[in-house]
Amino acid sequence: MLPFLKPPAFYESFLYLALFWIVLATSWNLLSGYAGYFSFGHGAFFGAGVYTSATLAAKFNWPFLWTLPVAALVAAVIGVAVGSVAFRVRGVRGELFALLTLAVTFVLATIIGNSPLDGGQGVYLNAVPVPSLGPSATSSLFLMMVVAAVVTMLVSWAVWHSRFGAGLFAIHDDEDAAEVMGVPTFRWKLGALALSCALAGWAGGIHALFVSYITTPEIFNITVPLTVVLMSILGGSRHWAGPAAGAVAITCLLFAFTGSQYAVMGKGLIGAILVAGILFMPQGVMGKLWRRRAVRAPLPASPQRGEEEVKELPPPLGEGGGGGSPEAPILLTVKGLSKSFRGLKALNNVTLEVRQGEILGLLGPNGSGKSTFINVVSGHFLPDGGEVWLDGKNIAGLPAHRIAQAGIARTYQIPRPFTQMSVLDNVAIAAMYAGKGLPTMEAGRNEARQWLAFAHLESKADSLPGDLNLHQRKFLELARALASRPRLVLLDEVLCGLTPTEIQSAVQLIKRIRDQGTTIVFVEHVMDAVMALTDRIVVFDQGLLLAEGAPQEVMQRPAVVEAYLGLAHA
Ligand SMILES: Nc1ncnc2c1ncn2[C@@H]1O[C@H](COP(=O)(O)OP(=O)(O)OP(=O)(O)O)[C@@H](O)[C@H]1O
Repeated sequence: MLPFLKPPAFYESFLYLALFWIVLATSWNLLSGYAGYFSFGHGAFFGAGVYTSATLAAKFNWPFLWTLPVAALVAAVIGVAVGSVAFRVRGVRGELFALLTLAVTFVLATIIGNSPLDGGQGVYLNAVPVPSLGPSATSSLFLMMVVAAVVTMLVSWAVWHSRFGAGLFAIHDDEDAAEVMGVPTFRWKLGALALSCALAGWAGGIHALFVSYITTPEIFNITVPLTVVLMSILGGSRHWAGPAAGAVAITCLLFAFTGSQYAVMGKGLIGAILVAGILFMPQGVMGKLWRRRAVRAPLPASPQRGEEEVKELPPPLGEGGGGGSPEAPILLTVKGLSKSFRGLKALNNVTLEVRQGEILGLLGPNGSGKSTFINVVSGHFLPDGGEVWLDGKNIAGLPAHRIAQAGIARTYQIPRPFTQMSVLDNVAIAAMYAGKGLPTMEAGRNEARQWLAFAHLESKADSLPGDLNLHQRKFLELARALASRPRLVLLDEVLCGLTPTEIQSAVQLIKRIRDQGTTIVFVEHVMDAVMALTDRIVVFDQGLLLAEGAPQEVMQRPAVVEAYLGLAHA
């Protein structure tokens, strides 16, 4: 309303700048804060918007407002083009991604600077009429940026609260585990990048008219990415409003000091405030406030249930039946599966079947290929050869999230929770993305509560995984694996590191999982548990399937004894 109350052009310009930085910092945060892909390329996407609007308005005489959606589109297309290459390469994460995006800024600046778009002369927009949205030109520019900032904040809020946002946070904490939980990581990162670029491009378009003369060194410089990074970190990059808070704080600080006679001292003071903020509040202002509120007011509706109630939970998972009987139908068929690491055959032409409802023990000495089997079947590693049939479909080589959606869940030998998400949300991710998948956060959390109760972790729903002991973290892995109601669960040494009492309770839990109708492949070294739980075992040695059959009988075969204890004992 400011422009209509008085003609305060000064405040309009100042607030314009605050809003401008809110859009840039908040849009940057959609990919870099939420999904943890630090980009130094925001200047490129913003710059693409600046030059698109400037060219269309100044050289092709388009009405200015029409240029803005095109500016957003061009920036998004450039972002998607960069992302579809960068996100395909596993190694391009962290600092490599930051450097790659920075390089894009310089490449784009060079191309534009040497093309007719700029030609090294810059582009003047003095002759472009400012759309008359308010009583003056500055007020119209201010109002355009108000709209962009409101939309950007709404997008940030909506993503933060959505299933999509939860998927991005999971990618941030552990991308490989997120993919295995069913999150389509490639598409999600690309979606976040496209949104982020479109919003930056939109702001760039408006800014072209605001500055009215643009040059490539001014637009494509390191200031934009550095400033948005600082703003987001100071405000809190894991909160939807964090970057906006940082943008307002830094714009006010810059304004308060640069105009006065203490300008140099002021800049030093801003630097000191930033250093102190980052040192003492690494999660940012909003991150700190939000966490404190979350601790004071736990997530809603986590009723305490007793043992009796837990026993009724939850509804059946899989087809059940069979219970490991030889007549039970085959659920999974593995044919000639192979995987090598630099010449070392970790899996060598393995062929086996898993029957519906059984607990199949997967045994073998250290390094025999058990974890590799789980990693290949769950899609964590691509196989070198062979087939994995589930429901008449060969799933070998499919992306891990497609395998999770097909009904195969797994745990990790060393638990890999999403460290900055609550225990409840850790489980909700699997409920929302793996198996059939639930459409909303609320449905995911409701389902997750059942599985936390099943694993006796309900009272820990609001904690962070770092607050759990090893035993509880292993049970969290189980709850996550079950929350998607999988048809087959691959358990990788869930008992490793537990005390005898904890092993007892884990064994009971695994029995209850099977009673729910889920088929289990159980990798374990704890022999008592293997004998107590498994219907059948297979033994691996040096990547080869050595033996297969009833547990007692197989463990007495000389070849198996030799593999475990050496020739002298066979
Ligand atoms: N990512 C990897 N890169 C290189 N080599 C690997 C990788 N993963 C496994 N290996 C190698 O493959 C072989 C099989 O390893 P794997 O972890 O599957 O064995 P395991 O039977 O699960 O052993 P353990 O019981 O100790 O967990 C080992 O020689 C291991 O060093």
